[in-house]
Amino acid sequence: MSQGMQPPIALTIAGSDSGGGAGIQADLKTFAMHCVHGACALTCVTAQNTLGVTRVDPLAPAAVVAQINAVAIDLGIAAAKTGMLLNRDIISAVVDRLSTDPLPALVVDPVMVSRTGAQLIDDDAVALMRDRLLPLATVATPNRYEAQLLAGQAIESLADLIVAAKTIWQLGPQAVVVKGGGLPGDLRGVDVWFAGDEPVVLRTETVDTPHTHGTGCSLSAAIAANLALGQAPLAATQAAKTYVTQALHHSLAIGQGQGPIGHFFPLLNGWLNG
Ligand SMILES: Nc1ncnc2c1ncn2[C@@H]1O[C@H](COP(=O)(O)OP(=O)(O)OP(=O)(O)O)[C@@H](O)[C@H]1O
Ligand SMILES: Cc1ncc(COP(=O)(O)O)c(N)n1
Repeated sequence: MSQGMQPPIALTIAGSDSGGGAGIQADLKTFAMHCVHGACALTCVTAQNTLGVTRVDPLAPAAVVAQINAVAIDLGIAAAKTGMLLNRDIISAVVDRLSTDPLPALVVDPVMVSRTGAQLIDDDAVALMRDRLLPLATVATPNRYEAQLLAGQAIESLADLIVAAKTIWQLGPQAVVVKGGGLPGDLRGVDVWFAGDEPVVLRTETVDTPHTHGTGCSLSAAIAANLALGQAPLAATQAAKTYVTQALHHSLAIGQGQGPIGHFFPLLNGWLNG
């Protein structure tokens, strides 16, 4: 971006991860690395580190909506993403807000189960997420476990990813990417895109690292950033996948558990190091 040009603005509606690896923290880093100005509407505060989540405190639904409104009326949002929405009341308030006055592009990361197995949503909120939020999505990005819940099937193979993507697309999003990070072996780097036409297999190399915390949040944030920059949804998703693969190659071996992916890679050989 040349000097004087203003960046597009992307909004994340998500939870805080005190460890800085996922949630709002991953989203804002991802936006910044795309030269997109990041705004945020916080939904909840998790006490979390590389070992897992120990406590979650929700914000009042009205506080979440007030943050969205504050950004929307002043800054102008080019694209948004939703992450951890936690409970029925917050999902319902966000859906009402986004249905009344839609944003130009919306990535729905239906955060329900993290790859560490932590449940990140109340049981009775899953149906609301499926029935009311997913249909608003330009792109929806369930992981293996979320896709199993949404599609009502087991996912063990590439063929299963394709069937699940088609089933979830029937729920109403314009496009769906089922992420294969939770699958074993070489399928870890394989996602399936479906937008009603031919399914597209998105394949990058599998990065062999235990430090994968934040991949899902960062993928959906990078898709939102690329949409804000004007890319079409499939191109935005392909570029986002490349971003996450690079960040996995530079992941951080910090903490005692699953460290976060590294967002600094675009800077490593740039001006910071001369
Ligand atoms: N080891 C890996 N090598 C290459 N790509 C990977 C690997 N793990 C995950 N990915 C990619 O990262 C993105 C996020 O997928 P993943 O299934 O990990 O989401 P998630 O479960 O929501 O993330 P998280 O682990 O943060 O909860 C996808 O594009 C997936 O293909
Ligand atoms: C606050 C928060 N939001 C989302 C996730 C899941 O993130 P991911 O799927 O990237 O591990 C998380 N662990 N914490």
